[in-house]
Parts: sequence; C-alpha cells; structure tokens
Amino acid sequence: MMRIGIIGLGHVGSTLAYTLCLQALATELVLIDKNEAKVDAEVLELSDVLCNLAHEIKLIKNDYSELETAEIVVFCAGDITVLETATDRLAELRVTAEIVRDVAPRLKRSGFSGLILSVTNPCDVIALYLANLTGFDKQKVIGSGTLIDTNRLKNRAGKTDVLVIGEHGESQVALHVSETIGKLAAKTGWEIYAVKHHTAFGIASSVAKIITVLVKGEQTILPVSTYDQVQGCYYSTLTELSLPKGVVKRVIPTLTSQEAERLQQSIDTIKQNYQQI
Ligand SMILES: NC(=O)c1ccc[n+]([C@@H]2O[C@H](COP(=O)([O-])OP(=O)(O)OC[C@H]3O[C@@H](n4cnc5c(N)ncnc54)[C@H](O)[C@@H]3O)[C@@H](O)[C@H]2O)c1
Repeated sequence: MMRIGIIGLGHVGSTLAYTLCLQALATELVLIDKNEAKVDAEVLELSDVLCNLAHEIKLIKNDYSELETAEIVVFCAGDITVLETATDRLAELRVTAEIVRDVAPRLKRSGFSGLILSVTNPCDVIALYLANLTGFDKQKVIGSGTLIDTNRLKNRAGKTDVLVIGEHGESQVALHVSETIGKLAAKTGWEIYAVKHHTAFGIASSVAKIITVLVKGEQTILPVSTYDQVQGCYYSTLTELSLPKGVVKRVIPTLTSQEAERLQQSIDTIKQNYQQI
C-alpha cells in the first residue's frame, strides 16, 4: 500500500498524477485542488488511463481527511498565470505564500504525518514557509530543488558528471561546467515557459524520481532542497532520503573558494526572499 496525496492539480500536479499512474508508484492517490471541477475531470481522465494499465490505483477526490494515512504529499498548488504579468521576481511568492496560508492548517488538521515534497515556487522559500506553518519536522519536508536544474544542465553540457546546488532560481550554482554553460542551463526553464506558458514534464518526472528513491528504498543521493540548521533555510545540496525518516544525510560537495562564495550568495538570496513574505 502506498498512498500519495497531490495538492494542486494544475499542469504540474496533473502531469505528476499521470506519471505516478504509469509508473505504478502509488496504490492510492488523493487528489486535491480548490477547483473541484478540475479534480473531477482529472479523475475521469486518469480512470481512462488506468484501463490500459496492468495495475490498479484507487483515486480519491478532494478530501483532506484522506491524507491522514498518506505516506507522501506533494505540494504543487499555485497560479502559473501570475508569471504572465509579473513585474518583479517575487510576484509569484506573494500568491503562493497566500496559498500556503490556506493549505497548511488544512494539512495539519488532516492528521497527516508523512513526508511533504514541495514543488511550488519559489521552491526553497515555500518549502520553509510550509514547514514553519505546518510545524512539521523539517527533516520530513523536502523541496524538489535543483534535481530539475541538474537534469537541464546535463542536457546543455552534454555530460552527466554535473551538478546544480543552491537556489532553484537564478542564483543557483552549477558545478563542473563553464559559467557560460551554467547560465544557459539556468535559462532552459524560461525558454520552455516562453512557448508553453508552463513547464510540467521535467518537474513531474523529477518528483517521480524522488518518489521512486523513497518508495523503493534506493540509497541514491539527489540534489534536493532540504533544511540547513546553521543557515536557517532550505537550499539544494546532495541529499540521501528515506521513508518515513525523510532526510538521512546532507552532503556539501567539495567546492572551490569561488564556488563556496557563490553558494553563500545563493543562500543569502533565499533568506532575503523569505523575509519578503
Ligand atoms: N520547482 C520546480 O522546479 C517547478 C517547476 C514547474 C512549476 N513549478 C511551480 O509549481 C506551481 C504549480 O505550477 P502549475 O503550472 O501546475 O500551475 P497551475 O496554475 O497550472 O496550477 C496550480 C493549481 O493549484 C490550484 N490551487 C491554487 N490555490 C489552491 C489552494 N489554496 N488549494 C488547492 N489548490 C489550489 C489551482 O486551482 C491550480 O489547479 C507553481 O508555483 C510553479 O511555479 C515549480
């Protein structure tokens, strides 16, 4: 039995639900969105998907109380249309922080005690805000972080021994590549957004990868956003995860003095952004 909840069934949440169905990563999905009609439509379409699959998955609609027995909840509620008219880079934060204020008490009241995977942007800031407002153990609240940025960098650099740490955002730190390639990779998300007006496949498969590691008990180390007690904020570094513990081990890779300086600047950016809530 593996019950996974998804809060926010927009581009990201619905693509993730589809991915989890195809990969049989859950036996039960609890699907939640403030737009009830959207949940109804997604459940209808996912039911059609399940007819083609050899496994069964129970789909549960819009009921926070059903999260009490969930092992994992993915938080991907938001409003991607904000980016159409954004005048500053914190425009999305104002909207998503408000959504956290709505969702956190509901999640707390549900009795949920599993692991949260937080995707909503700005990813590192929202992960901390969600952890603070729910009061959940920060080892059990994980941001999807720079796994997606690392994948984008692999594709841009044409090699696999690369890594992105720090903020899931402009201040991210690309390792083992030239600064030019690092900057190009960081722009990839915006290039996709400029045409599609959202991104979903890359992040949904990254979250599915994190869930695979958790569900199958793989000891794979991933660049995800986790809490650093000394810095008092979330940012990405190599992290080993497990269920139900959450963070098993965080590892900061060996950095040159210049890379260490850039990582500290990235951490400072995340902290300053948190202060804007
Ligand atoms: N971390 C990453 O790498 C990454 C990648 C892509 C997108 N994102 C972020 O994920 C978020 C979602 O993106 P999207 O394209 O799916 O957005 P979207 O606008 O398509 O969908 C958001 C969904 O959240 C729902 N929602 C809003 N407020 C809610 C609430 N209070 N309770 C329940 N549901 C609520 C909306 O009804 C909508 O269906 C955004 O913040 C986006 O920036 C993060």
